[in-house]
Formats: sequence, structure tokens, C-alpha cells
Amino acid sequence: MMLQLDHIETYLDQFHILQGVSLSVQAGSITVLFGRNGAGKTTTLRSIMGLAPIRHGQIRYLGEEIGHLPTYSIARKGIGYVPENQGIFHDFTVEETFRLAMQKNDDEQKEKLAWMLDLFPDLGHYWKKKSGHLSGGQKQMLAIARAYVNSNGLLLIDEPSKGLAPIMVEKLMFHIESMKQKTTVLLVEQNFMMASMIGEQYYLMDEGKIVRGGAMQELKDDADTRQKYLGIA
Ligand SMILES: Nc1ncnc2c1ncn2[C@@H]1O[C@H](COP(=O)(O)OP(=O)(O)OP(=O)(O)O)[C@@H](O)[C@H]1O
Repeated sequence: MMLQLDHIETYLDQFHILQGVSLSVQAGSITVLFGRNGAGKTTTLRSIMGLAPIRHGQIRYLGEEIGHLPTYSIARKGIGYVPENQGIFHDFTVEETFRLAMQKNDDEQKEKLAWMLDLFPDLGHYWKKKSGHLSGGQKQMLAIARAYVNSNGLLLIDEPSKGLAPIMVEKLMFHIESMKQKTTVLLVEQNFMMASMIGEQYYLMDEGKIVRGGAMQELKDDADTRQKYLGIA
């Protein structure tokens, strides 16, 4: 397993938010984390990144325990994180965003950037444009591409479809699916229709716990579970 969470417990202030979350992500796959608002999906990603430190449990990345490392060490191990708000600097152009992100700027990173520009041609078209002036979908692509050039294996992406028009969501999901050739993705997504088309594995969270997990097809076939935890038939 590329990433393995074993019974992690995370508190935010005095609140016990993650109550024994276990999940695993296989290399070269897309795993989707579903759950209604407030279920703990973002806190799970933040816990993996060390931004919401875990109090108990273990997080292993490529067999190595990373659960108590600081965020910069976790990022340096090659885990890329695309937060819900994208974390983009609006005054920077697309070019400047990559220049800042690609600290190594070695052949490997250059190759990764070339692949991203191939996958997201809009970024090349708007190379000199300020990030703040990009559309919502373009900003999302920029955030994903920036995380990708610095990661070496695993990308955590938090609700990339949020606020996007349906056609844009479709395009973005298609792009994320293409990324599977070269990376592994743990995706938090509320859009079941779209995410279930690209993800092979899923986990379903409710009230800080994983309540279901397995092959995506099982959730596709299980309208009762979807209704119960996601409110969709
Ligand atoms: N700083 C905080 N202090 C206390 N509780 C918090 C804090 N941040 C989030 N929470 C609570 O933790 C729970 C999990 O939040 P989280 O953002 O992980 O959920 P989520 O599944 O990502 O939700 P959404 O789909 O709405 O983004 C929620 O009940 C939320 O109110």
C-alpha cells in the first residue's frame, strides 16, 4: 500500500473530530473519500499532511511512519496537497506560480510541468495571466498542476468540483483520471456521479468515522447506503 491510515484520532481544539479512521490507498489508483458536510473528510487530508496533528494512530507512506512528522517533511516526502481553497496567490501569474513552486527545477520537474501543460492547455494559454484572473476551473487546474510538479507519488485533492459549472467538473474529472497514469490520488468529492466514474476504491465517512469502504462498484450498486449517508439515490 502506498498510504495506510490506522485508527487515527484527531482533535481540533477540544473536539474529537476523527475517531479511529483507517483507510488505505493503492499505488496507481484513485480512491475517493465521500461523506456529507462535516463528516471529517478535510480533517482526514489535513491529518495526513500534519496540518491537523493526529493524537493517536499511525500513518504510513511507502511503509514509513509519517504520522508525527511536521508538514514540511511530509511534503518533502512527495505528498502533494490541493486544499479546497486552492491556496493560490492571486497576484502571481501562472508562470510565477510554477517558478515559485518548482524549487528543484530539475529535469524531472520540467518533464512533469510539460505533461501538465499538455493535460491542461489553458495553463499554457494563460501563462502570463495573473492567477486571480483565471476562471474557477482554471484555478483548480493550476492548483492541481502545482501540487503535481512537486509530488512524487501521491496527491490529496479536496473537493475540486466545488463551485464549478457541470461541464467544467466533467473536464476536470477527466483530467484527474488521466493523471492516474503517473500518480496516485486520494480525492475528497461530494459529486458522486463524477467521482464514481473515475475512482476504483471508495471510503464513506460519517461523524468522524469510516462507515463503508471497498470497490466503487459496490457503492454504485448500493442505493440504500448512498441514500443513508449521502442523501442521494
Ligand atoms: N477548527 C475547528 N475547531 C473545531 N471543530 C472544527 C474545526 N474545523 C472543523 N471542525 C469540525 O470538524 C468536523 C469535520 O470537518 P471537516 O472540514 O473535516 O468536514 P468535511 O467532511 O470536509 O466537510 P465539508 O464537506 O463540509 O468540507 C465538522 O463538524 C467541523 O465543524
